[in-house]
Amino acid sequence: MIFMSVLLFYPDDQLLATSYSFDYKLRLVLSFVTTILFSAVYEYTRQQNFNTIQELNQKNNYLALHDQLTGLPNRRYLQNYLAREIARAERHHQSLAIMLCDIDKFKRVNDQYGHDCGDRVLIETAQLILHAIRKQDLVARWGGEEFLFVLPETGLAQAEVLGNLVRSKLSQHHFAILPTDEQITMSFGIALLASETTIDEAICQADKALYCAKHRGRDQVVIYDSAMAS
Ligand SMILES: Nc1nc2c(ncn2[C@@H]2O[C@H](COP(=O)(O)OP(=O)(O)OP(=O)(O)O)[C@@H](O)[C@H]2O)c(=O)[nH]1
Repeated sequence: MIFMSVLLFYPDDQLLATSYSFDYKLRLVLSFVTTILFSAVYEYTRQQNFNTIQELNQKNNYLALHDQLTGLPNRRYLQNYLAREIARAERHHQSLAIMLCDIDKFKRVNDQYGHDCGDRVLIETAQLILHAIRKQDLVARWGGEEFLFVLPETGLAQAEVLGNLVRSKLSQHHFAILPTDEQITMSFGIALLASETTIDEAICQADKALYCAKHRGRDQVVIYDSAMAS
């Protein structure tokens, strides 16, 4: 642009054989400047829109894969994650434990203190669990007051230790929104994803172990046993 202007306004006959008036050349340069300015503004707003669309896409993807209340991954997220983790565990011949846990008598919390209070308990419980697990572990909100742990490179005994750790942390935790004497507990069911077991079967086994933990009086960790199959 600067080069063009110099060319146009350089004394006539020295560089170009121009015979245009000064006014004409000025208007020409101004129209160039306007075109460039409009192009810059257009390009800037186009880039801004593109960035906004990308941000919205990321937000949408996040919302589709995470639970809105607790911020934990949801079932849909788990499907992709599990497929990857199972393939990795098989490749490296490593064990993968599945742990399902459920807040005990949660309906009573809702009924006695209200749904908002129940929500707060769910959020704090999710945070407490997140602080207890390792970086490579994943915990997802599986249902209402149910959480599912995926524990790579973990055997049954190690998963049981983690279950008991979360269990004791929760039973010692004071929820600010609840009266001081109110104690929240959880029950846990664990199963191992063996080579002959599908992921659905392993989750079903963990669910049976969880059911057994509830049946045995709650606030405990139970490992799946083939006797629970029927
Ligand atoms: N506040 C709140 N409550 C929820 C949410 N999702 C599920 N619930 C409640 O969780 C309660 C689960 O109750 P139940 O399935 O009877 O189980 P429970 O009372 O925990 O009893 P056990 O599991 O047998 O120990 C129900 O009252 C649901 O309404 C949620 O997002 N927020």
